[in-house]
Amino acid sequence: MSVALVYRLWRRVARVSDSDETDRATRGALILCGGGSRRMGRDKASLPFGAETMLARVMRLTAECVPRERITLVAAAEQQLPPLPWEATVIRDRVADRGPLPALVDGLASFEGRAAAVLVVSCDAPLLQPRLVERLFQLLARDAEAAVPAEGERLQPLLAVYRPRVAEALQAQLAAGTTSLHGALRSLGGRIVEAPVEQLRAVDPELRSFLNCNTEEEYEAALAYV
Ligand SMILES: Nc1nc2c(ncn2[C@@H]2O[C@H](COP(=O)(O)OP(=O)(O)OP(=O)(O)O)[C@@H](O)[C@H]2O)c(=O)[nH]1
Repeated sequence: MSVALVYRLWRRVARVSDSDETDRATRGALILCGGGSRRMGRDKASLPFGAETMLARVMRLTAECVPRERITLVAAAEQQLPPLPWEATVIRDRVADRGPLPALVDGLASFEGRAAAVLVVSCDAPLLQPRLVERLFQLLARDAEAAVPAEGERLQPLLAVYRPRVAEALQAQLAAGTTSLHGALRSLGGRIVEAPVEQLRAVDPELRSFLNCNTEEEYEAALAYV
């Protein structure tokens, strides 16, 4: 039996589909960390989480699925980042306080021609589960623009996998006056693979990946898992 045949059989047994899999080396990641942290009242990226900061923890967990040199941080122009566990690329927002959509557009554009698929994650999701991230990469079909968790009509665009090329369509939405990331994504229609969160329980039973620490209470609750 040839090596190629054994590999194909292994992929079938492991349920890795030819059209869905994105090889690890061609992946990228964006960690958005430039928000105002108004509900928290202090910079979320710098909050301690166990022995790390929240940002360092999200970087470490992301690096379980994406080569660390391909993890980019998207920060506000003047934001003071905490000490990083390794020297990462940092993109700075060109305009202040415009929310995650422009940050996502600039971040994705930076990967055009360099990555097949890019994970987007918030710095305030310290319970991110690498198995769930792997599943999202697998769900991204070759002709799709993004694989986005969905709870009914509600999308979770800040824990999702995108094609870098989608930056262009999202930029057009921005130019047309759309400010909501959710609205911009909906404009892509059927080119999004929606991943029902209930199905994602298979890889993250309590859906901890989606627990964002926006308030002190949410932060305290997340710390209980450390
Ligand atoms: N680079 C960048 N990231 C952003 C921006 N706005 C939000 N984010 C990030 O997107 C993620 C989700 O942000 P939110 O929790 O909705 O907003 P936030 O500004 O962090 O917090 P609030 O001020 O309490 O709404 C977080 O990781 C933020 O750091 C922005 O303007 N630029």
